[in-house]
Amino acid sequence: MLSFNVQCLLQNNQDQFQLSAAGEITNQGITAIFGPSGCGKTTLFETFAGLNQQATGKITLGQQTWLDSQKKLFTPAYQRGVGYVFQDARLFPHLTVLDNLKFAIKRRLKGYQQYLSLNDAISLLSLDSLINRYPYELSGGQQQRVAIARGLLAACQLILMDEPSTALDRASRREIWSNLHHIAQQMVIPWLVISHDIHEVNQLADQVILMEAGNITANVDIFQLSHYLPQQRLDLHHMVSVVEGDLTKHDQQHHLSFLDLDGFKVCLHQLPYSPGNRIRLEIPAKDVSLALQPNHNTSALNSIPCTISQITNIADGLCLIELTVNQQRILSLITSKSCQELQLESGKAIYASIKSVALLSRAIAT
Ligand SMILES: Nc1ncnc2c1ncn2[C@@H]1O[C@H](COP(=O)(O)OP(=O)(O)OP(=O)(O)O)[C@@H](O)[C@H]1O
Repeated sequence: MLSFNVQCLLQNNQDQFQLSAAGEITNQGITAIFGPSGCGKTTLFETFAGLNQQATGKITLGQQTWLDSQKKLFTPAYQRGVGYVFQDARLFPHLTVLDNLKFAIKRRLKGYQQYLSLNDAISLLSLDSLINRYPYELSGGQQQRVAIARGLLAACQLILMDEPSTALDRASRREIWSNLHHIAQQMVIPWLVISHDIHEVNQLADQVILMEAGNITANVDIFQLSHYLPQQRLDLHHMVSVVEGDLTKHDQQHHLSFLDLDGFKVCLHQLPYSPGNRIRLEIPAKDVSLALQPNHNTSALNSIPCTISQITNIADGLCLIELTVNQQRILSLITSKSCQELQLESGKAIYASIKSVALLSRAIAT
């Protein structure tokens, strides 16, 4: 567990910035830090990594104290066992990919079990064909994959990734998110990822810290995140429900996959995973329409019987409807006019209709 209560005042000629953040990060899964540009995410990371000498307060990791400014205690960066993946790859230009990776291994702290093996890092980040190249011979996305591997190889106590997938194309992002989920199950240490991309947060994180103007405003489970988004005044495209379940079967003839989402079933365009895999699925609220009867004569393949649990007016003319089906929640974004015409109210039984193509590129194996 990483526990922190830190403050830091950064000043330049024009203005100043105050970081004041406290919280706890468990050793389980991946925690995303999400917030607008300039809210202090990188400053917080630098404070955790021991790269911010101006920070005061306290940071502990398990039994170790990394910062206690009252006792004038500060553990230097090289003794913290942190794997830090920077926004820009920062590879050593004079070393090959393999030597960049070996450099991280050479600098490891002794006496820890948590390290990822070199072979696993190479295969999970698909670096086999690149290991003898120099950084200038790599694309931006390839450099970023090497930087992620190097950060993971260095880490034994804490992983910090600052926007790890911005340089990657859509297909590589999805593959890497899925692999990072698997690595996080092996490396049971606090793991933090900064992201501006709600899609990345939804696909990758188990826990989410929301930040604004140097402060932490919420620390929530990913499945509860949508509850907090209206208060955060975020873009309507961020209104998404995140659910998890099992891939049960494929229909090869129609190129469809079927998910059992712990309470309701959904079918979507064929996924590149085998039945039995655990799948995380994002369902965009704007793609969930509501009907009083089950859908028969429409192209939407999914018609899910639900109960309305909450209706929130989130903007002029728009309502966010929270639906429950068994223990799961689905969000639907509709107009206030539709809400009135269907006479929607809490407790009412309703059918949520979701087009399979609305779920394209929205599912990954975890
Ligand atoms: N060395 C510094 N001196 C003065 N101000 C600084 C310094 N470093 C950062 N800041 C200011 O501190 C604030 C927080 O910066 P920080 O890089 O932590 O934000 P961020 O949330 O990571 O932003 P982004 O998402 O754009 O990377 C910003 O207003 C920035 O201008």
